[in-house]
Amino acid sequence: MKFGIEFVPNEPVAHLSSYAKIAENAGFDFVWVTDHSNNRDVYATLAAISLATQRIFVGAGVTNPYTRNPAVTASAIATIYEISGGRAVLGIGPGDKSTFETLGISGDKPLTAIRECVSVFSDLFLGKTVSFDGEMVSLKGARIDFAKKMMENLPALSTSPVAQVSQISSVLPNSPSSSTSSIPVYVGAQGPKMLEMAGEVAAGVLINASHPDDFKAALPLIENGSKKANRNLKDIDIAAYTCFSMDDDSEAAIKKAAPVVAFIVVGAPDLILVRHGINPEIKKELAAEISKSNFKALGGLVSDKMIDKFAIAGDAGFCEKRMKELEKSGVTQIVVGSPIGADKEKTISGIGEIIRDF
Ligand SMILES: C[C@H](OP(=O)(O)OC[C@@H](O)[C@@H](O)[C@@H](O)Cn1c2nc(=O)[nH]c(=O)c-2cc2ccc(O)cc21)C(=O)N[C@@H](CCC(=O)N[C@@H](CCC(=O)O)C(=O)O)C(=O)O
Repeated sequence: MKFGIEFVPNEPVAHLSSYAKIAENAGFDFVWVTDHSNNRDVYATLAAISLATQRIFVGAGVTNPYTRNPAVTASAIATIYEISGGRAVLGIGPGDKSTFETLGISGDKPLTAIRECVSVFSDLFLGKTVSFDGEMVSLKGARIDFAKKMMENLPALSTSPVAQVSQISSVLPNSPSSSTSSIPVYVGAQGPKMLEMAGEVAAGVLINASHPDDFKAALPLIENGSKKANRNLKDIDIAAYTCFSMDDDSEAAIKKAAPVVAFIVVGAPDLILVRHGINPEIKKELAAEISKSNFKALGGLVSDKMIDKFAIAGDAGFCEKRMKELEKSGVTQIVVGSPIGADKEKTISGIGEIIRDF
């Protein structure tokens, strides 16, 4: 089992760098930084975290195919690859519709957009000249000039004491992009078609879910996709991108998780709510309170059932039990997502105790 941790850059980057160092020392394998235009820039944050750490992988978790041209995204993550000494990974997903509205971006044809982006990344990472005339992506001889030489000379360029270029293959042994000349691409997905496509094209899938039932439903879809590309499910890192809230006082952990669960419920496809026996109608009420920034009211609208289905929230014993259930359901990476805990530094070290027992 691998362990990741998610940081939302809505607090100073210096704080996130220090949390990342604590997570690295606690035994986490990945740091994922979210990408929303209303927060601090994902790549600047990853650069700072790269310089503050030596071993942990650093990744965009997740960017999208609309706010940056794929060649711009490739240049950004290849730069993080260089700064981190070969520890960069790239997560890409359809993006957040509500944030896109503020940018005047429609976010159309997400499956096509992501498939086309992923199809050009590997050649761009190798420094090749790429032309692509797709429905959602158009490149006419794009090239990341520094990529080829950088990949070849990484040990000399690396900022971390030991360039772990081959490190990615130690955690993703079978993924097509675990070679030293590329950067593993993960897809952030929840919907059935996105999950299937991720199985076909990605080194890993980051699934915004915390309950074993969601992975029991997701794995066959991912496997279908992997078969289309003559791959095997074990070639794919199945990451549970959880809403995680741990506290000695379980009630306090649940209270802290409620607003995050409200956002997840509002963004979740109806089929996922129905799977968990939750009436999709509740989305309207929650969305209304969110639009008024009435976050206090959210707690009252978020039921225990929603907390149970969309979060891992409780004391260390409960959290460890739920993480073991996720492992049994076929998850290969558990990402500890927001809110994490009231005292992040103490909670990250506390989760390290659980990781040690896995
Ligand atoms: C688009 C959507 O896909 P989805 O997988 O449910 O996407 C929901 C979220 O995963 C998506 O909003 C992510 O970007 C959210 N997200 C983040 N979103 C962000 O904006 N920033 C983040 O940092 C972020 C992190 C993150 C981490 C993990 C994760 O799983 C998701 C995360 C969907 O509706 N999919 C359906 C339908 C797809 C569809 O639109 N099909 C059409 C169009 C086909 C075409 O595209 O060509 C058709 O079939 O005709 C499906 O998969 O079946």
